[in-house]
Amino acid sequence: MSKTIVALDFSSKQEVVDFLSQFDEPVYVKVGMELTYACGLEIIKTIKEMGHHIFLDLKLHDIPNTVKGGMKNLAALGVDIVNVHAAGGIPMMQAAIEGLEEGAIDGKRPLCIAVTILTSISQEIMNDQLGIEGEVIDTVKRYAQNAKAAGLDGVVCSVHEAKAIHEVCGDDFLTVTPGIRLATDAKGDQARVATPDFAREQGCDYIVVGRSITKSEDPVKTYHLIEDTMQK
Ligand SMILES: O=c1ccn([C@@H]2O[C@H](COP(=O)(O)O)[C@@H](O)[C@H]2O)c(=O)[nH]1
Repeated sequence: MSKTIVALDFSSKQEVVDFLSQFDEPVYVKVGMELTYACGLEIIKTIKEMGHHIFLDLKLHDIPNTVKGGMKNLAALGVDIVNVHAAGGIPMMQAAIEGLEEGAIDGKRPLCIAVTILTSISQEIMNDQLGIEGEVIDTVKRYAQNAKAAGLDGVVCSVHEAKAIHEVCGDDFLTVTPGIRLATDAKGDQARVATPDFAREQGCDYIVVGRSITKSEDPVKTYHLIEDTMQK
C-alpha cells in the first residue's frame, strides 16, 4: 500500500480527472473541503470508479449527535479514511465511531482519525492566539491519547510528533502527516513542516502531500520520488 496520500486541492472535476489520468497505478488521494464544496460528494464516486483509495478530509467538529449523523452518511460512501477534529472532545469522537458503525457497508467502517493541532499552527499561534499553554507536542500527545480512548484509529499530526505518538499510543495507532515539503520548497502557509526523508525516519504511517506534487512540473515523477523515499 502506498504511503503517500496526494491532496487533491482542486476546484473542478475536470482538474481531478486530468490529474489522475496521468497515473497508471492506483493512488491514495485526499479529498478536502475545496473539492467537496466545488463538486459535491459526487466526486467520490468518480475517483472510486478510477480505482483510487480515498481519505475524505472533511474534519467534522460539532456536537456529538450532529457528528454521529454526519458520519453515518459518510460511511455509506465507501471511502477508506474519514476524520474529525480532536478538539471536539472524547464524546464527539465516540459519536463519530457510532455513526460510522451504523452506516458501515457490509459491516466494514472507514478508518477514523482525528486532527490534533493543524500543521499550519506554530508554537506561538497555539500559545498566544488559541490560548493553549505549553508545548505543541504535549497538546498533540494529549489529543492523540483522547482519540485512542474514543476508539479512533489514529491522528493527523506533524512529522515532528509522530514518534512520540507511537510511543504513547502504540505502533498500530496511525500517524498521518501533512506539512510535507521537499528541501527546495517554500513553507507557504504551513508552520510544522518536514521532508519525506525525515517522515520516513520518524516512522510516519502516511504522509499527505499537496502542492509539492500537484504544482510540480512533473507530478508523476515527483510522486514516485516521494513514494520511493517513503518505501526505502
Ligand atoms: O493539520 C493539517 C490537516 C490537514 N492538512 C491538509 O493537508 C494538505 C496539505 O497540503 P500542502 O499543499 O501539501 O500544504 C491540505 O489539503 C490541507 O488541508 C494540513 O495541511 N494540515
